[in-house]
Amino acid sequence: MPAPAPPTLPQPDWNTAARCFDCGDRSVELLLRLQQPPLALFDGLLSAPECAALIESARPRLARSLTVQTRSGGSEINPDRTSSGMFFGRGETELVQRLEARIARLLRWPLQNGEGLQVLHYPPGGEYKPHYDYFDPAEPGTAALMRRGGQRVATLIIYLNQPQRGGATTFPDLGLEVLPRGGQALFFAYERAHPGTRTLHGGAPVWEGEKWIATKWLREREFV
Ligand SMILES: O=C(O)CCC(=O)C(=O)O
Ligand SMILES: [Fe+2]
Repeated sequence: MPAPAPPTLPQPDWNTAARCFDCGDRSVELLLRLQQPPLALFDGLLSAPECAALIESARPRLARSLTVQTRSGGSEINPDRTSSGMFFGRGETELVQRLEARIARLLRWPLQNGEGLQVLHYPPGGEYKPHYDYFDPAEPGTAALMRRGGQRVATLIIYLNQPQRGGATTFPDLGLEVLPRGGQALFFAYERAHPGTRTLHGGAPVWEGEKWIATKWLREREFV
């Protein structure tokens, strides 16, 4: 039998119909899957000590989150996003390397096509209003953003802790809410930069406790 063709979008190998997916040094368990848009929730991508270590290595570098300014391709403070965050360079620490290797294996997408891992912290009241992760083709800044590896084609949100109340990741067009739990990861893909993908999503306000996530955005080509 010929080797299976590589996927044209990041996605796990559903053909195995497996409950557990081999990520090299770790196996993750599938908890929920939606076919359209392609979306899946996995358990155990990170261990509890790994979640804690990632939080502690990000904490000293947190700054108020910016969002991509689509008009210019730069970044700006955005009232819709009351979190603070930081980016790790790709492969910056041993733990980041391990995590990136797991993601590449799980989603069958080249490690080089991933942006650096972003860690986000939401204090009580913090939220990220619904948005799309792809770059809007109608915005003039998009051409500059896409020079670094093309469009974003998929997102992996990794939950690093469990807020006591609130902080779900919501998909308004799907009527879906995913409650954060440390070590779990939510994947979704968008084959085109269009609302028809129904990938509108946001981080609902945290009512009690705090929320920590790490986000990996995947590009069409090598991210430089
Ligand atoms: O906080 C969340 O659950 C959503 C985060 C998000 O949308 C992102 O990082 O792009
Ligand atoms: Fe997002």
